[in-house]
Amino acid sequence: MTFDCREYMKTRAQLVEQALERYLPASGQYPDILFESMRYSVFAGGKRLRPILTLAVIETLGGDIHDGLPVACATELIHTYSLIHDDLPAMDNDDFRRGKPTNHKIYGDAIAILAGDGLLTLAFQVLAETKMPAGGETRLLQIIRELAYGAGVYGMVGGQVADLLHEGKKADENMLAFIHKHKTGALIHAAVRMGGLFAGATEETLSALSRYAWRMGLAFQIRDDILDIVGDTEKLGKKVGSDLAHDKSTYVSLFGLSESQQKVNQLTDEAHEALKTLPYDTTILHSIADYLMGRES
Ligand SMILES: CC(C)=CCC/C(C)=C/COP(=O)(O)OP(=O)(O)O
Ligand SMILES: C=C(C)CCOP(=O)(O)OP(=O)(O)O
Repeated sequence: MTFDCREYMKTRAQLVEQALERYLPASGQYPDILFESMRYSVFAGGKRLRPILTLAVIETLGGDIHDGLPVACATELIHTYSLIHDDLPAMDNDDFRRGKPTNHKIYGDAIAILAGDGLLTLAFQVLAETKMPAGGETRLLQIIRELAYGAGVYGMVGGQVADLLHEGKKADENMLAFIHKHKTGALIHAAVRMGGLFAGATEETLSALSRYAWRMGLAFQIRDDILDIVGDTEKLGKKVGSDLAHDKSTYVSLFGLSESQQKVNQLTDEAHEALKTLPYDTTILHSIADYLMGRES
């Protein structure tokens, strides 16, 4: 029987959803607006790609996905914070995300900033409370470092700043690769490696997972640039044409649609190649790469 990637992603997203429900503070406590605003964006309906990747790696390496849920959800909390902040008037000034008005449109800029701060901090709290597999307790520190590195100034935050610095300016291919790898790739890279670390991967396995993840991260953002031109607002849950409106350099603006998709396909082939070096059945990770290459949302 062939592997049904859509079904796999759906069931894993449900697991993630239930776990996030446990980790997010309930509304109905003071200051309620903060918890309501955090929950509003987390439960607005993202794809849950990053936690699914973490769980897929854990499963591939023979680990327990239920125990790994805190590690998986930490990146989703950080990703959601980054979207809230990215949508603010001081950044992309977007008013539609995950099929709903953006956080600041409902709660105002100040609460949106603080809800993002709350999610970022909660991610590390959830991680610090992870019950690691017996004998693997010391790896938790490596997992925490991996997330801090991918989400912070050497990763996502640095990439976002480079992105902002190039609004209205033409970035060349190298700069664009820097922006995409940091802004988007670094958190995807962290999600994959955190799964590996949780499941006790060897250095060799971690380095193959890194090669896979970097390519997936870059391909994911290039596909995002393509969808910003040819995508459907309803399916995407966010307005298309945002890159053009902000005069952002993207792969599409540099190379056109068809060459950009070729680049996505080439990166996906390279991600598949990286998996071949692993001594595991990598069907799930292989299929997720295929699915993302042609995603519509
Ligand atoms: C520290 C911060 C705020 C990081 C934001 C990182 C990020 C990947 C934003 C979305 O990118 P995008 O603007 O290309 O995507 P979208 O089209 O979804 O807005
Ligand atoms: C990094 C980018 C391109 C922002 C959107 O990420 P996703 O496409 O993963 O957004 P959600 O499904 O989580 O909303």
